[in-house]
Amino acid sequence: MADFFQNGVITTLHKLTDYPAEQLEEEILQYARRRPIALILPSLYSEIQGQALPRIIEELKHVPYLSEIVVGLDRATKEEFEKAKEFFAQLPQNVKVIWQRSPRIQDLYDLLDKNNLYIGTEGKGRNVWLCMGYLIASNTSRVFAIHDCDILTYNRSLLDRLVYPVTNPTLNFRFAKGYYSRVSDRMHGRVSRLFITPLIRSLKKILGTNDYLDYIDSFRYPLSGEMAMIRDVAVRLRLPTDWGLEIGTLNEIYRNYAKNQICQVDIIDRYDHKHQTLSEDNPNAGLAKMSIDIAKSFYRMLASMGVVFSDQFFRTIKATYLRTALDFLDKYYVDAMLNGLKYDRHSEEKTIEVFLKSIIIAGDQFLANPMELPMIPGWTRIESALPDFMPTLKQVVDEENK
Ligand SMILES: O=C(O)[C@H](O)COP(=O)(O)O
Repeated sequence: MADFFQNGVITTLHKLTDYPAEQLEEEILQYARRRPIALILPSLYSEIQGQALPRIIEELKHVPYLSEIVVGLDRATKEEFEKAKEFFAQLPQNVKVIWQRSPRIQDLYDLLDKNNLYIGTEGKGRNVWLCMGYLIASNTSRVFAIHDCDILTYNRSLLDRLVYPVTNPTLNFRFAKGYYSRVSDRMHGRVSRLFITPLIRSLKKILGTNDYLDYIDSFRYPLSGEMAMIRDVAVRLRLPTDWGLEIGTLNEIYRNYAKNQICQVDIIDRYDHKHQTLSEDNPNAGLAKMSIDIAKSFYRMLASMGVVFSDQFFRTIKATYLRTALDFLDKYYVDAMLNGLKYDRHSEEKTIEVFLKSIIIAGDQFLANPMELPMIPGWTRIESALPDFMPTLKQVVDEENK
């Protein structure tokens, strides 16, 4: 069981008891009359045939308060899209599947491109963004929740806990981020544990007191793909297209909202999902690429706040990170021993070595192209540039789901 300690500058909502899902759902059902709730599921066709998604669907069938579910279907052929619609039709809620590779959706992307509105390439960022656009255009739901489709340990109380803080109208929260323990017979979450926290602590050592670093450091699992927000937050959000999606979203929330409007919620006792390879020899794949994109999103954010970066600065970060990460490794080791978990020091150190390289690669890429802006414009800008875009998107999705 969790403790009730409040760390950091945002509100932490812990999982202190096994409060029955039905009771929380009854409450949410009342609030959802005023704030209807939508769920966005960014999904790959391959996940439909996997282990996790069929179980997620079984659980979602029993969620009583969702007014709509929007599935963003990536990397699917026409035939797979048809099968996906059949698969999701078992849900009792109002479901729409957005076929990202649909020629009509591609035409919409081309239109944005012709108007110099950068929307990036295929991937989770663009997928989530388009699903939000559809929901904004539909104008039914007031709360948007998002969770991944590869959660092997899913149960519906994850969603209940995630939406509660932003659905209860007596609370002031605009954005809730999920967190959880990532432990099986060993500790997982290599990027969060061995990269993000040591890097943030290193930047704090070098830069001193910094409000943004305190904010990011407050999140107990900054890489979680589970979040819920009020519709207006989604309308203003500029989403990154790369692996920095989760951190980029936190950056946007930092820019736009007060700390007392932001919370993190313990959503599930144990979370497991598919694991990516480290990709130690290829910085363009796996956790190596993920860590580079995340480091760049930190650098960009700090640069926007006036921090000046140079080669020397990145070398300093590298040295400080290495020491800090190795200190963390010792802490994790003792924690693992005390709890009877497996702990492979060699592979942990190897992982840190890859992340060490990422700090410099990200620095080089940042210095070579500091203006690189892998951010998709917010929906307010799309609406102002192309007033017909959202109604057309809605029409295309509705027609393709008839
Ligand atoms: O959350 C993370 O840190 C990354 O997704 C890697 O997770 P894993 O180490 O559990 O694969």
